[in-house]
Amino acid sequence: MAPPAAFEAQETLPQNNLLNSDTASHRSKVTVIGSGNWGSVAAKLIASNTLRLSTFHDEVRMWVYEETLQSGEKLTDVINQTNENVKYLPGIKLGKNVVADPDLENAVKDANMLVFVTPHQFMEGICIRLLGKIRSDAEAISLVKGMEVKMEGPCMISTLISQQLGINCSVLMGANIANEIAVEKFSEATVGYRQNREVAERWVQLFYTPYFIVTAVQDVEGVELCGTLKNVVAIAAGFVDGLEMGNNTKAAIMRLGLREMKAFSKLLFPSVKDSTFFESCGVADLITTCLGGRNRKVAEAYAKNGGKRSFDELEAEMLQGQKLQGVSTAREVYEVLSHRGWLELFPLFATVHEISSGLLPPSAIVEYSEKQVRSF
Ligand SMILES: NC(=O)C1=CN([C@@H]2O[C@H](COP(=O)(O)OP(=O)(O)OC[C@H]3O[C@@H](n4cnc5c(N)ncnc54)[C@H](O)[C@@H]3O)[C@@H](O)[C@H]2O)C=CC1
Ligand SMILES: O=C(CO)COP(=O)(O)O
Repeated sequence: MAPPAAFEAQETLPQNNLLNSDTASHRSKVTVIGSGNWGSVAAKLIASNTLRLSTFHDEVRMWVYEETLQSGEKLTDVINQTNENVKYLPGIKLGKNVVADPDLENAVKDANMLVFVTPHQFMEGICIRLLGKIRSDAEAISLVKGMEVKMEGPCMISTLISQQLGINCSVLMGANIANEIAVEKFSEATVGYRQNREVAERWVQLFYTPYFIVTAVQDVEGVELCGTLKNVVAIAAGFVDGLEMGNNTKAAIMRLGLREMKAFSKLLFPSVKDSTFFESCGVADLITTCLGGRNRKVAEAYAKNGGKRSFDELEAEMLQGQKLQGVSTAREVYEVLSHRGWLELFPLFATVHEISSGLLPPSAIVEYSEKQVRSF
């Protein structure tokens, strides 16, 4: 299916062969580090392109955090036998050129294009394990929505990857509910790159399909903070749903949330561009996650239960191994706000953490919304 012309973003890049290499030895080798719901869909998108484009090796390695299924079989073996990630993306063929590999070191050893896509809480451990194991000419891209908070302050995942592994790292974020892209429903995404436009073009080429339109912007921090912070707003949207406050209230939460996302991003990184918030990674991802994401869904259940069942318990029961990012991100953001004396500047972010950690009841989101909406 060709993309509707109206959806073609200004900066959409052509799909010609940009690497100018036709010898197998110069073809880029791609490894996907992560195999959850989005990780598996990312592998499927990439695998369709590596087969089609001569600048890439056909094979896509996918590192799998190994686990034993209820049947007693290893997840990796089942993926390689059936070409399906039966636990995290059942019913979808990944492409015969996707090879699942439970050995992290082996999975990355030949790759010069590393795609990181695991829940953010595992990234630091993964980077430590990768130290000295990757190619020196490797380029990375992070699809991970989240951040780490260190003694020195917040550290975005792309920075963690760059600093720990000594490689350049771009990001890809967007309104990308994985299950919809898995069945090839149309969506858009944004690549954030640092300096080198050619590098961005190579990533766009790797991900772009007629149903997955990728645009590149030179704003790594802006793109990554959008993807990270919208998960906190989605938790608030879930509370609103659980308390049956209606669509107008949810829209008000989304508007106030977007304003805090922008203010927080610009305080941390003055270089962040206003225009980034209007890309897929910004307002579009905020909307889709507040309507249809996992953070929203579990937060709705939390509020319905009056905060009596913990997020951990609900996550395990409702997501069966998939992970929420919004609750831990709210905690990480709260740490930054407390440390910098910014709590009063970001009442929505602060309230989300106070509710999700049990300090306030879910109904506190009602008081928060009313107070905020009246004060503007
Ligand atoms: N699922 C979605 O619709 C989207 C997800 N994302 C982001 O992509 C990132 C990855 O999410 P998903 O692929 O959806 O994962 P997921 O939440 O579906 O799955 C969890 C993954 O974590 C792995 N895991 C469990 N324990 C681990 C450990 N100790 N070390 C390493 N891995 C471990 C599991 O094997 C599984 O692959 C997150 O930051 C998420 O916010 C971004 C866009 C869309
Ligand atoms: O990031 C996402 C959509 O772009 C997915 O959000 P959830 O993790 O809330 O499902």
